[in-house]
Amino acid sequence: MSLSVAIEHRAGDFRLAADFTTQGRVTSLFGPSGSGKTTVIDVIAGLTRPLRGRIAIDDLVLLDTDRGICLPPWRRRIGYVFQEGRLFPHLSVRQNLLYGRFFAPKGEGLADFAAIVDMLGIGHLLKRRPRLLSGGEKQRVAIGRALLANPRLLLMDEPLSALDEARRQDVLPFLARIRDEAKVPIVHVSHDLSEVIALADHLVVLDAGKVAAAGPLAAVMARPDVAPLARRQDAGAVIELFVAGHDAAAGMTLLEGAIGQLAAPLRPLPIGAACRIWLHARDIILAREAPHGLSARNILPVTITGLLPHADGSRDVLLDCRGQPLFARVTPAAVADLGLAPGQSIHAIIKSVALA
Ligand SMILES: Nc1ncnc2c1ncn2[C@@H]1O[C@H](COP(=O)(O)OP(=O)(O)OP(=O)(O)O)[C@@H](O)[C@H]1O
Repeated sequence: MSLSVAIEHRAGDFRLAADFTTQGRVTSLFGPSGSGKTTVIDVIAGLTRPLRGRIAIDDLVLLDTDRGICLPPWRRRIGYVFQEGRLFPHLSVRQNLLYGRFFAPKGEGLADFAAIVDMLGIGHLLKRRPRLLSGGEKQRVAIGRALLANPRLLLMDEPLSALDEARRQDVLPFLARIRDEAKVPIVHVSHDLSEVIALADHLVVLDAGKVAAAGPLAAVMARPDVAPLARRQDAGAVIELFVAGHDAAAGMTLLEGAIGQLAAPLRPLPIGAACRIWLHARDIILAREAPHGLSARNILPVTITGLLPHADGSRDVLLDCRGQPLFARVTPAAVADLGLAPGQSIHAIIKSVALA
């Protein structure tokens, strides 16, 4: 699936001019509060009509203001999961789910009720009313209802934001299952970078109503012009690795990727499994000489590519490790003591707890 969006809109003083294309299985719209994320997905869903623009899924044009095309929401076949479930309180979970199926197009084969219920782990809840569900269960039912309508695209607006941290961790694996098992592309809104990194393969970064960057997740996160936006929350780099082996005696799982080998705390993952690590700037220590008396593991030769001041007075050191960008946060005193400067070769020491 290819989704192309080029829209202009105005709401009060807010101006939106967003233009991006994505082929991602999960595309995250990420950006600070008020940057326009919800407005963009409301326009894609057909809930908000923009001043002008064009939206297409593959060859199907949903909106083209130049040609006077604007499909109503029910003809777009787009599922929408809101922040807080929005289930029908007077219907059971089963009835809420079947309500979704009511909107599935006739003659295309129905979405598999049992498979979706199983995928979301809600089989034991089917007879209950929504008021007897936890927040995380409500969100899973809302997602099931959206999937049962057989959508060509699933939109999710901060689906975990109404949940506490423990419930978020409960629901996140179900979202990952949908990504991996349901054949429905997802556009997902979040201002939580850890959620984005867990789910997305494509990223659209919005800032003040404009697209600051768009493309594959790791590539977008590595862009120096995007780093300051992410840095409002947390600086770091996305690293794609795979499980190369386990050293049970040392309590380690060995991960390998373009940057070399890293040793993480032992995890029961199959050899060859892909994994993605979000390496925080604060979890990297810089040293001019390769340190003695430390295990050689997790010490990477890197080159400094830039130094960026951070709002709290510290510096983010931009690093390159065999083409993989990394960030390390250091104090101004450390910059002076180590004589850090662009072009310098140096060692990055990764704390192994950072790889847990
Ligand atoms: N109907 C409206 N009238 C006036 N301003 C509006 C209207 N709808 C949205 N806005 C403004 O448009 C901007 C973008 O809102 P939007 O909800 O799209 O942002 P967001 O990135 O989803 O934010 P958040 O992360 O806080 O949900 C905000 O400044 C908001 O106040």
